[in-house]
Amino acid sequence: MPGLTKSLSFPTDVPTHSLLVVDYQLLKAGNADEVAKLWHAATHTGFWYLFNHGVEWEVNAMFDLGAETLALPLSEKMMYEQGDNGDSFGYKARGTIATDLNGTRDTVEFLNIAQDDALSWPRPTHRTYPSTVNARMDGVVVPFIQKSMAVNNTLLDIFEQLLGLPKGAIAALHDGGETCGSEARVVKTPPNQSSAGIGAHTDFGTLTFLHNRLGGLQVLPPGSQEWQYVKPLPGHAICNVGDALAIFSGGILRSNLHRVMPPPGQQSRFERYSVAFFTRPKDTVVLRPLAEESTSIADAVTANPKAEFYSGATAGEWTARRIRKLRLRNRKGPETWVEAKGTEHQNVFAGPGVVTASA
Ligand SMILES: O=C(O)CCC(=O)C(=O)O
Ligand SMILES: [Fe+2]
Repeated sequence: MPGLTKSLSFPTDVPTHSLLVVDYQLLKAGNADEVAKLWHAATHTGFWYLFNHGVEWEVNAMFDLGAETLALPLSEKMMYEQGDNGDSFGYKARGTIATDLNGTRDTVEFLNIAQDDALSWPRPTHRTYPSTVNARMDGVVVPFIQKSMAVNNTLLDIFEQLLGLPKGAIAALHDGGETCGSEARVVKTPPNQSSAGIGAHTDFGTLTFLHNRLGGLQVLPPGSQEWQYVKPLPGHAICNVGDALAIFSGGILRSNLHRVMPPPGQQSRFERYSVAFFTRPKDTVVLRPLAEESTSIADAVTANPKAEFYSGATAGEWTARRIRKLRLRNRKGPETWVEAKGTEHQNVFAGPGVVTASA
């Protein structure tokens, strides 16, 4: 299937950022060197590769499910559109969100499936999905989500310990019979695009477990003025810290800016798909540093207090605001783009990639 091709090589002449490579099985076994590598990645770039994660079959099946679903007629997909109220779950049509300060339209479409809906299937918690999703809920979506949850929760347990938090402190923000924003996503970029698929952003939630086959994902490394591609490596997930975890940790863990551009070189002639799982806190959890529970977080906040640590927003409100303000139908002017910002807020006028998606 085009776009899902593995043979088209990633060009060697584009700026590329090399991420640390972390072995999930070694992490699970408590290997100290591997844990140190994860910590270094999460506190510096906020991005790393993760291999040996054991979700390969489910990831491939999600690529197939996404291709099949996003090939449905637009009229059918639009029955599941997420709308303009800040809801994340459902279908997002191409051209509905801004990618920059000027309001340039995005080029991607995607489908978000709520963790809550998968786990309560066949009873919907939030909403319903296209027939192609329903048909593979038991065989593909639920196993993908359950295994992705296990991977992210393993990483969160490690962060919890290294942040000096009491056992269960992070799990308590995510589990326990209440709704949450966690979701699976499949993104499709059409071939031969010249503008951003998804503009510069930080992820809204806790941790992202992403799977790429073609290039297109770019990061703005800390302190750099140059956007750099992240090269997809077979079998390797790309993981990153989101805003919620950056805030919980008082900025010790980094939620880094990234964006989706057309795939580099010859790869741009192909349709591009990506598959992601986003862990997000329970909707009612207030996003704030867990300073009373950890002296290292308290010290970090004292040394570097940031306004976005104290927005008072719950996780549900934080995500809804960011989505709502990106939707072009809600746009009033450049300020609406600024209002959509997350933890990169402080640099919103200074960051090279924030004011223009083609920077
Ligand atoms: O498609 C990708 O590689 C990344 C997508 C992304 O950053 C997102 O959906 O938040
Ligand atoms: Fe993202």
